[in-house]
Amino acid sequence: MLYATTPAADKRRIFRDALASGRLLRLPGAFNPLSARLIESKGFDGVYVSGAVLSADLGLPDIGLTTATEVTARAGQIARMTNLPALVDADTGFGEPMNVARTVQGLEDAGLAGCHIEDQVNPKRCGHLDGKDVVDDETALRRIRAAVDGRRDPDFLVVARTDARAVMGLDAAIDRARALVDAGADAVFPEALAGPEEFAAFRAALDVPLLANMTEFGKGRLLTAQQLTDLGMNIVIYPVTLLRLAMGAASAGLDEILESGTQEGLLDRMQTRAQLYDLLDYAAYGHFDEGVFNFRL
Ligand SMILES: C[C@](O)(C(=O)O)[C@H](CC(=O)O)C(=O)O
Ligand SMILES: [Mg+2]
Repeated sequence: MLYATTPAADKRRIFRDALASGRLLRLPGAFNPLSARLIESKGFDGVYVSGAVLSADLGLPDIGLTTATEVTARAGQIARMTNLPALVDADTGFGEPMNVARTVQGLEDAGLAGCHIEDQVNPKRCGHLDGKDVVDDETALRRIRAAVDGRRDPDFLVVARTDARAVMGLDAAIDRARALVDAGADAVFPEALAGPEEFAAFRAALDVPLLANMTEFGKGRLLTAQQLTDLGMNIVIYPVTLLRLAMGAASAGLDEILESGTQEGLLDRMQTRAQLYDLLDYAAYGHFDEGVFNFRL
């Protein structure tokens, strides 16, 4: 109750060990702390904290408007409500290399297991939109070096995301990724790849763990966990899936209330009160003071 019982350092170690196992780790995006609990209860390997979701949650587009403080605070609220390791989208690191180092330290303090830092120019935009641009090699490498040098827990996972595929083509993106690994990245997130052949090309070129982004309505096809496993991917994120599902259901529900004048017909699609209380571990709060009370007796 109240918060995760697994300390952040243990979560990072667990995440590292799971990655080393070679099996595909599945990380749905939690749109709030409660949904992180749902993800954990279903048996997933970790929780993703998406920049797109975080900004959409505030009613903003994903164009680099959110700050390091906002992202760290929200990611920390999510991380502390689950025993699963949480990986957060740190966009471009929120500034110059020194800011990147400070961002990473803030995320460590907030209990995150790792983050990804991308090579887009500031202000960044969603990786599946046209018209994005990437920084030069030196700037991209300095961001990753700063993240790696800045972390105090060597188990904090620094994932280098490259958006170069859509800007410079596949070969240049692979070259960029190799250089990011040489700069110290623990894993690579090749953004907006067109299809399985491109994942295979990344796998053939790199030895570090690879992250696949299965976001809907984007540039690439949605691949199954089995396909991603066969392609040698190590982490898959479903960044905006739960938000899209929740907003889709909320929209349909609002229409139904307007049309029929009651939510009666929606009840079987809702999480029940009992299910919510179970997820919140309500009972534990009721028992919390019992020891004190019994002691007095
Ligand atoms: C992964 C991502 O960076 C995110 O913020 O969740 C987004 C997802 C999306 O907008 O669909 C991205 O791919 O840029
Ligand atoms: Mg993002």
